[in-house]
Amino acid sequence: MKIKSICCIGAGYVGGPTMAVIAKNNPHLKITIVDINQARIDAWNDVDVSKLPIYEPGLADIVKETRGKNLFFSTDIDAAIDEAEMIFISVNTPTKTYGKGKGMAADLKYIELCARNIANVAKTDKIVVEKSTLPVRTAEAIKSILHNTGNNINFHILSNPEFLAEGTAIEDLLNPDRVLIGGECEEAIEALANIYSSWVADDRILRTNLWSSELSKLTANAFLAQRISSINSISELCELTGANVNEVAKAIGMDSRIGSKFLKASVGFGGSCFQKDILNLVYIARSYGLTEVADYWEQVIIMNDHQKRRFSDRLIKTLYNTVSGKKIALLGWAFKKDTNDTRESAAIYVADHLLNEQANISVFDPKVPHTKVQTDLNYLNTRSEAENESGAISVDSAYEAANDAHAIAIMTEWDEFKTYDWKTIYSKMKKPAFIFDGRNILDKSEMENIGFDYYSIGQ
Ligand SMILES: NC(=O)C1=CN([C@@H]2O[C@H](COP(=O)(O)OP(=O)(O)OC[C@H]3O[C@@H](n4cnc5c(N)ncnc54)[C@H](O)[C@@H]3O)[C@@H](O)[C@H]2O)C=CC1
Ligand SMILES: O=C(O)[C@H]1O[C@H](OP(=O)(O)OP(=O)(O)OC[C@H]2O[C@@H](n3ccc(=O)[nH]c3=O)[C@H](O)[C@@H]2O)[C@H](O)[C@@H](O)[C@@H]1O
Repeated sequence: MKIKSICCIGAGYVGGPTMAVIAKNNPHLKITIVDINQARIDAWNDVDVSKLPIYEPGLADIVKETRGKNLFFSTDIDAAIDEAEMIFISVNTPTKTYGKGKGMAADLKYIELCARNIANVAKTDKIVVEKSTLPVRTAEAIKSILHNTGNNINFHILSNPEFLAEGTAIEDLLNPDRVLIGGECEEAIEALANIYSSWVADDRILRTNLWSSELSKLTANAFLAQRISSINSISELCELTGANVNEVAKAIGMDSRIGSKFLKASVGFGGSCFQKDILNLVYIARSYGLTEVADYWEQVIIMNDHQKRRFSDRLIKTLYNTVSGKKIALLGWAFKKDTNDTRESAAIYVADHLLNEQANISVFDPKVPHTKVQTDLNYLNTRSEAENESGAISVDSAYEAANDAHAIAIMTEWDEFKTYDWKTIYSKMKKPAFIFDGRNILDKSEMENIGFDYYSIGQ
């Protein structure tokens, strides 16, 4: 089966970049990305590609190359479903904020809406691809909705989880470690494999059953996050014993069985997925009665929360046990460098702790819009919007943020932070001038020579 027309529901961080790369490598395919969010679709269609809703290195060039030729963005969801032979579901699957499983389970209401929409609109057979990250056995629910609502149409469900990381999405999509396709119908699996094979070697396209594919995605994120919590746990021990976490990470990472990646101690991992996917894994394990399994993975989250809290506590303690009325500059608000995404960023939680202690927060991030700082703090519901507004501001440069600040906290590992004129920054700050480097990106002795009181993670 050779697919000619694809629809992707959800024009987000996954749908946008993934479909752009598929379009680039399959000029014969017509791809329409649809979304209920008109503003987002308008931004994807903006002639000025610097206004795309997502910042990812390399993305704008690919969109420029393919948009209007074989890649289209639209809010006409029904028309795109009707036309497509293959439909990717790439909508958000956040943690539930209500009812059973609140705070743990994945909220599948958007997935279900997509399935019902497909069932209502489809007049011809469709391959439905789960691109979103989903709890194991979700395909069963999708299948049931499609088969019971559709008008005798054949639906084949595939699981094709996405492993891209933000900030390197295009690179990850162009050179994936593997592409995973789970399914029951060989013809459908091969139809999807065929699309990827235009740029991915066949030995990197893995075929499994549906449930292995769904569970592999949650497991991959759990393992990755576990490594960060593991090294972060050791960072605390380093701070008390004179060991240096960078040296420990290097020493263990050179063991080829352990490997060197994902061992950077930090203020804690953020991003929309690690926490949500592990909570979901924990919830699934508990729902099968697997208490020990659930407790084991929950510890990864507990450790991460501890690391964020520990960072702000240390800052407060070092500033003579009070930050009340003191200006603290936060450099970085995104959850990692090279993205404008702030979801679950450690910076939000650190700012929240500091605001509880009546600090005045001044944030600078090279890619995050000013308004996002308020939106993110308001979302936590810790205090009134007016209080957030008076306690935290977002400014245009690191130099402005540092002006008259008692301390700088580095929250994101943006490369430009390393190239700043730190002597000038020092001269603008209150003395003693403190740096809390939540990403270990600055050189300790260089900072101390300038005059800073420099604190990093695990040293
Ligand atoms: N962000 C990432 O780096 C990665 C995310 N994932 C997974 O991919 C999925 C999507 O994540 P993101 O792209 O980050 O989310 P996102 O929030 O950026 O995008 C999802 C989009 O779906 C749209 N949407 C929701 N319901 C809809 C409906 N019924 N019809 C049409 N559009 C609808 C929303 O308006 C939104 O624009 C999630 O399950 C996530 O866990 C997987 C790998 C990487
Ligand atoms: O399912 C997803 O959403 C994606 O989640 C992560 O990707 P992402 O969250 O975009 O970014 P990562 O590079 O994994 O970083 C996550 C967080 O961990 C932090 N991190 C990462 C690595 C490290 O060594 N130390 C560390 O603190 C980062 O700063 C960031 O806050 C996974 O890496 C992707 O494979 C996966 O597809």
